[in-house]
Amino acid sequence: MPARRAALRLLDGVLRRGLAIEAQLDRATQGLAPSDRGLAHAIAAETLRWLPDLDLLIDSATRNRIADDAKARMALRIALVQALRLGTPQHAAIATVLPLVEGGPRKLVHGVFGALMRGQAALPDMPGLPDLVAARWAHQHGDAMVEAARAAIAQPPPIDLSLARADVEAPEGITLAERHVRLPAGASVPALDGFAEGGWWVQDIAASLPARLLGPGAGHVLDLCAAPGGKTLQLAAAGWDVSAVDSSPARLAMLAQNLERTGLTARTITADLLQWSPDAPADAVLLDAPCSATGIFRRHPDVLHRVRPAIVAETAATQAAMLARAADWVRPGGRLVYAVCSLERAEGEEQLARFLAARSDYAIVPVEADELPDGITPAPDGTVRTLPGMLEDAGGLDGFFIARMRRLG
Ligand SMILES: C[S@@+](CC[C@H](N)C(=O)[O-])C[C@H]1O[C@@H](n2cnc3c(N)ncnc32)[C@H](O)[C@@H]1O
Repeated sequence: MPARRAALRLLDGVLRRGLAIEAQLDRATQGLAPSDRGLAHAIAAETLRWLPDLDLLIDSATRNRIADDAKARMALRIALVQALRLGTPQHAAIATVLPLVEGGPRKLVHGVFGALMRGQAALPDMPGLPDLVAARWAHQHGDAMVEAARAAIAQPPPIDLSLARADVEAPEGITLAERHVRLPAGASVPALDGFAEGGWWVQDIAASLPARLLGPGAGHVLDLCAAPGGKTLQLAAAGWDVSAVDSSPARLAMLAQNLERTGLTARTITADLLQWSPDAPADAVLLDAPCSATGIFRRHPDVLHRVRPAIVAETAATQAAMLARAADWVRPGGRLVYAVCSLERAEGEEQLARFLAARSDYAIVPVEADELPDGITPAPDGTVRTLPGMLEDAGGLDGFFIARMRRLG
């Protein structure tokens, strides 16, 4: 029961207040045992993955449509997702949500759930995307990408590991790039071979590309928006002298823990990039800018429901301001990599076009096909756009946009 109440709070936060699940998790699950906390998270995330289809089922069983934000609809969504996706027995699925609603709506929830179960209600093989998201992504990337995104939501994503060196002790899996291992979904990470030794860390293969594109260490790199540090670890392992900057002390604490576990070293700086400047230009800068995060919808399905065009415009404006500052921190001849885990062109291709139009001292250093894992090809202009549908047979990857540039001079 407490887990279902927490799941309801999480869903309410996403759908009514536009909050990310991660941002509310501590508060919404306060006082819960870790297992209940995990269950609340799993129920909320799976509900968000299947929300349009759950709502279609609910609407098919009611004469008068239940309002989108009614508790009765929320309770039904939670009961249905448990019964149809999470393997909860029907009686437990309904018994645990009924206390969430009172009076007449409780009867309604009971009746609708019972009718759907008696009618052998089922979800489709692949979830539908919210209409606005499907239209936006089809417009930007085509219908095939939307279908691939639907397929990607239906499967739990695999776990990718980045290895500090080719010869570290790592669990067995498939290798799609140098110093990479892919494991099936669901592995318990701290229990895996070599976790304590710190020779590897979890990082989606798409997220590993920006640091790979800077190559082996060649001086001082500013890793901007660095926490929790996946790219910092890669850069340090590749031999760069790394200064990792982030405004979040809590996330930098995670970065410090990651450095400690892996035995890698980097300077950490807590600072707001819109205020801070380095003492001297660096040989390279990696800006992994804050973004809408729509590229990581498989693990964070809340983005499907809370990221609206206004949010994309807001994050794009922040990225433009950061990019303009970061560009002044690269020495002439040095490299700048810009990356976002977003599927929105406003944060990727269009951001880059605006930057290049304003900065005649920068040019793209085209990424070559042999710098990328098989199955990912650079765009014609030499940037990288990873999309649902790529590496599909191997379990897919996150959506990223990456541009590598050189400061002329
Ligand atoms: C995409 S995440 C970075 C992921 C990280 N590069 C990695 O590989 O693990 C974006 C980061 O930007 C940081 N951030 C957001 N606004 C910032 C600002 N104004 N100045 C510095 N860091 C900021 C956030 O705290 C967050 O850690």
